[in-house]
Amino acid sequence: MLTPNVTWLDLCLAGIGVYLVKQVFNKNPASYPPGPRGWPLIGNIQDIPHIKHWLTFAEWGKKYGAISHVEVLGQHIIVINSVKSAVDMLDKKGAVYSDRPVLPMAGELVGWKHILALLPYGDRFRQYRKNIHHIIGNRAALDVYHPIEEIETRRFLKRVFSNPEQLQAHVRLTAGAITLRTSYGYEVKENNDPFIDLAERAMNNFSRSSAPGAFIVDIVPLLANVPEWFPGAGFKRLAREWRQTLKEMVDVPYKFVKEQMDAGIAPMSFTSNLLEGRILSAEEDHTVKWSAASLYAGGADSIVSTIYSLFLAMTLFPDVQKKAQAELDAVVGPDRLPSFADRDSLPYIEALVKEILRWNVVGPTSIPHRVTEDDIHDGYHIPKGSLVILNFWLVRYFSVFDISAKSKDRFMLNDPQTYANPSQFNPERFLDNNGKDPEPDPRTICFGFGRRICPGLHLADASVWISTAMSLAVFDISKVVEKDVEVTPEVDPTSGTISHPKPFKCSIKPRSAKAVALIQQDANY
Ligand code: HEM
Repeated sequence: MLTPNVTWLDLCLAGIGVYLVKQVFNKNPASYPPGPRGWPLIGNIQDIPHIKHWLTFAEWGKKYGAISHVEVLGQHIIVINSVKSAVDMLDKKGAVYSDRPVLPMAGELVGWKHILALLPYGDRFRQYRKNIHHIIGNRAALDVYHPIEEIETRRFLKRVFSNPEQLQAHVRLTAGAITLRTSYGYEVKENNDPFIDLAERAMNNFSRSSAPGAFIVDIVPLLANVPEWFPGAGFKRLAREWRQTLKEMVDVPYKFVKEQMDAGIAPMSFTSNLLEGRILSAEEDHTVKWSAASLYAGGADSIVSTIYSLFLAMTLFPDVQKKAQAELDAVVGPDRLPSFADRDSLPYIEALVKEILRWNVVGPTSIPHRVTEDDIHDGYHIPKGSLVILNFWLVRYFSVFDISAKSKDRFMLNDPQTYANPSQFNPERFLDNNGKDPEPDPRTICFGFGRRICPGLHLADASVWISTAMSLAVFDISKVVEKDVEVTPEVDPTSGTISHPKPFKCSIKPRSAKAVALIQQDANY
């Protein structure tokens, strides 16, 4: 997932003026999936929401069914509200449904199209995915990175302990630290880390370069060819500057790993693993370098959103926190911190992690896929070039692992037919309760489907788990009291590709003197 503030839908809408003519002259007789009625020429431009898209898309789902269609200035947009349709289209017809939209300014001119999340579908895409899958593609492969996650999470505890008011900054630094250390074996500095700084600058530039309507070249892509000196071509100079920052974000840590390897002191990492004992062609060098950078670009902000929402949930739901702590006390005890070795013995913590991922939908409308061939799906015409948007927030549940069962027409992440009282925060829904089956695991959905499924899902899952277990082992999280009044944080997730809880206040205190001692232990221990 790429940018915190900008929705992919907005981005894509920004560059579609060129389709106006097509709208008038190229009527296709086949029927599109149902959707709100549009106007001549402009289509459904007025129906497209600018905030909390997922709510409007869910309404379309209820009204029009699993697949709905709108057309904006000639751009076809398909919204999927059903897991069955997501699997049937994105997974089973993956060869046709796995491309990404073209972003003239951010992708083409600045160069973000080399990052996996924007990379066009093809051989290079497959090579990146192969690299990532090889190193962090399953739980077992990730075992070797567990010590890194544990050490970085211990450092997080220390930071929160010494300065709890800066929780959000600590979450951000820790997510960056885990991603940079996994990708490059690089250990971040506590303050003003140059790699974090570079990556944040590049990511900010990405947000700016991909902001909807910010650059004329997104509306008229042909302008990409004008020279820099051309009147009105300031965007080209900006693109050159931002391209340089992106290049540094990708090159500097890569060079760091190579130098460490030459000196024989490189710690194990995604990059050192891929480079070890190999002489790379220029193409291989490109794919290793950019797949490593794709991990930071794709992962850091998603982890931030999830861990920050853990603290929000614990502030709001003290009973859940108490149950989690009771389990930790019983299984781990007060004399050590939990580790990954405890994972199988902590079912409530496992259920809590699932509930966090369900309750805080990190990428409510995911990253659009682009259709590369005309398709007929469920009798509907899906034209080549359509953007496919998955509404994770409310998806009709039709489990990938349960395809033949009669649960076909149930709902998911926020739907009462799949999750009892979906707005209620209740980890117990995932436990075996009095013979009642646990509710479906949200991890089978929230990371996406098909060939673009999140390749960092196991790393994400591990990071969220260890942060949850360690934080609750040592901290009590509660509402702050201001002027004798408890302040209840609002649950109002931001709109954007990555949705974050709005900044909130909470009180974070060590649970006991023993907890303080555990926090203060050497983080490398
Ligand atoms: C809770 C955390 C996370 C969630 C919920 C999440 C979810 C997603 C989703 C929904 C997608 C889009 C899938 C699609 O296009 O169909 C995605 C893509 C991606 N994610 Fe994650 N993600 C998380 C963490 C991570 C982490 C930790 C990493 C890397 C270490 C990562 C790397 C990526 C990359 C590189 C892509 C682009 C894949 C492609 O276009 O082929 N994500 N993620």
